[in-house]
Amino acid sequence: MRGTPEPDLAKATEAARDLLIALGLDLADDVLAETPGRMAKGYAELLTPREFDLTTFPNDEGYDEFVIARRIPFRSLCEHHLLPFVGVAHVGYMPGDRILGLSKLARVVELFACRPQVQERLTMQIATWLDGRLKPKGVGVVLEAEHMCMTLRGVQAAGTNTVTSALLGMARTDARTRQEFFSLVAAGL
Ligand SMILES: Nc1nc2c(ncn2[C@@H]2O[C@H](COP(=O)(O)OP(=O)(O)OP(=O)(O)O)[C@@H](O)[C@H]2O)c(=O)[nH]1
Ligand SMILES: [Zn+2]
Repeated sequence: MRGTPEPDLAKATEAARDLLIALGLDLADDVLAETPGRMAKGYAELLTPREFDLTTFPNDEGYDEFVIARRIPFRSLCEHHLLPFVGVAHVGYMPGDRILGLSKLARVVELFACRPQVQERLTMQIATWLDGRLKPKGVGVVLEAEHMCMTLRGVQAAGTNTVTSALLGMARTDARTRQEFFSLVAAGL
């Protein structure tokens, strides 16, 4: 499962070199000689999710409470500045006919995080993907992240943490289920 086309590292290296020179850096200095190539590889890595198989199992026991993976670490790039935003995701669902391999909850976060993003869209894409693939009874996603474009530059509001959530199915429509999801997430904080 691949979200992005293959990057052209040679072209990206050349462009990184031009960018650094335009920013006033002296690329004749030996310490920066390899930097454009590392920048190209670094951004390519941040924009390329690892491939994975979507492994599901029949829900033979009829498990119908929440399964939640808390504190999944993630990093993405804000689409405005291409600076990182970094945090944790709490991703849960209430199974229907099938349950998902647990690691896939972290894989799907990475799938959508490895592209230019806003936190709101990233949150919704994770929830919508799980809803579409698993047809569960409910889905809940909470993301907490620090945006470097907000904490290291610009307004420089150091330590600010942004929280977003997306709820689908029963987690959205049933007040008690919604409350239970947030309680289970908060219990891990
Ligand atoms: N809603 C949303 N906004 C984001 C996200 N990441 C970054 N931003 C914001 O995108 C906005 C871009 O605003 P601009 O005014 O075009 O950019 P700017 O001049 O660099 O703004 P400042 O950051 O205020 O200096 C900023 O307010 C960022 O904080 C995100 O995930 N969601
Ligand atoms: Zn930004």
